Amino acid sequence: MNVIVRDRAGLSYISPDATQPWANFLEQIDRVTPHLGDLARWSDTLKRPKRTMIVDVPIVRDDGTIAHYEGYRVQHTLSRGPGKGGVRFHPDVTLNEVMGLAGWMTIKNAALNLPYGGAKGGVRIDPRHHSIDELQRVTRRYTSEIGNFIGPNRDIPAPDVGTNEQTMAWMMDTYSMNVGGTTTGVVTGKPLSLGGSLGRREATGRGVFITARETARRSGIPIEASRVAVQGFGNVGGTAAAMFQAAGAKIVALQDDSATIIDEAGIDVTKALAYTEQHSRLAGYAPDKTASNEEFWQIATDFVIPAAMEGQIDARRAATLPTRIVVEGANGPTTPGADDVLRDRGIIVVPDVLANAGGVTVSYFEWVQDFSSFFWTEEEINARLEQIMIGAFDAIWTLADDRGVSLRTAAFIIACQRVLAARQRRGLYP
Ligand SMILES: NC(=O)C1=CN([C@@H]2O[C@H](COP(=O)(O)OP(=O)(O)OC[C@H]3O[C@@H](n4cnc5c(N)ncnc54)[C@H](O)[C@@H]3O)[C@@H](O)[C@H]2O)C=CC1
Ligand SMILES: O=C(O)CCC(=O)C(=O)O
Repeated sequence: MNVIVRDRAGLSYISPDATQPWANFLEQIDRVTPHLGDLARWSDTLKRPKRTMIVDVPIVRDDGTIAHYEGYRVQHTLSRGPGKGGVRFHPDVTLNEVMGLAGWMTIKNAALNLPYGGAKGGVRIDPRHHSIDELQRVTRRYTSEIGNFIGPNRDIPAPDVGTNEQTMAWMMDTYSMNVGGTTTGVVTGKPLSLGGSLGRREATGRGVFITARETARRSGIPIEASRVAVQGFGNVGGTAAAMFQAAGAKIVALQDDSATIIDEAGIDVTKALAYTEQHSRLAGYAPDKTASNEEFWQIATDFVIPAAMEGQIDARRAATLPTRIVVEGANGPTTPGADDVLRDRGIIVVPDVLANAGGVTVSYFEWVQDFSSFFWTEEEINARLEQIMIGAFDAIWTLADDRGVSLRTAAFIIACQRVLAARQRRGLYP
């Protein structure tokens, strides 16, 4: 049941679970505030999303019945540019979750110095239980409902869990029909035939691998022959696993929402990807290697890549997680309490707002290409992605070293300073 609650910032919102992503985001803001100097007086800005929309998304189902779904779009900040962030289709999506995810987009975009605020959207629906026609109707209705608030200069959605290039094509088409002209720059992550960018599909997983490689280099842990566990085998986890394997690592554990596979000899990621492409889930792949959910967190590794949902590494799992480096492909997979435990144990956490920023970085490239109607080669895209990610990585790593703080706190310091300096410069009127 949905209940109206009031959080620590005194903000009311509707959620069946008042404890999760938004609360964790607020805690992260509290942790960074003492590091912000004079800008700290503006930090409440980050605790109050600028715009929060809840929309009803009704459709006629294939059997003629009428169904309603709850949709959300949260624009957390718009101080540094238009909102930017994905749209999630998942049965557990809540306003609380979308608020947290939008907050993390503010931090991520600023940490990478992309000219955006932060936003996120979602529809509380299980896409696996709907036909392609029903999903098209949901997507089009949702887009129309939030239509006045998005646009190439206002807020630019993109794919996230449960959405893909096709969803973005429908969003672009619906928005374009409503404004009376093709507007490719309203969403990113589109198909190539509609102004999409080469490299966007793989960009998030590629960025995860780039930050893992940079961390490994500085920590003296070779990726070649390292042991890796990947949770989530979709867009992000699938690409990251393939890149680790191509670099000579051994993927010893894979988990999605249907199964956990553990193989000490190494899982063949190419075969597992081909299997999930056909069956849309891991269940049934290598039945003799399946394990329980909890065993995934108990296998000894060098790298753990959470690339599924929030809150997967809590303080309890952190206390025993047998690894050396956690690279957050997912948004918000590690709770603040778990961060402390991992730090005490000397385990490096490469935070989501850096590790998974490859996706929004190539989304930025897509948006720029759409504006100029001039498209870059894949080599150009990947070279620019490397350059931006390594630049952000270096700045965050150096600050963490200088101040003796975690990589997450360092990323938040850099990002919050940029956002709040922009907020201060713009001023408040009157
Ligand atoms: N797609 C993108 O470009 C970006 C995605 N992310 C984040 O990466 C994460 C994954 O996103 P995508 O790969 O795009 O989604 P996806 O929908 O392609 O894949 C999600 C995967 O997670 C698995 N999963 C879901 N719940 C699970 C659970 N409780 N335990 C284990 N596995 C579970 C699913 O079975 C699936 O394999 C999310 O946190 C998302 O916000 C972050 C930046 C960009
Ligand atoms: O590509 C984008 O605009 C946003 C991707 C996203 O939702 C994320 O980074 O979490």
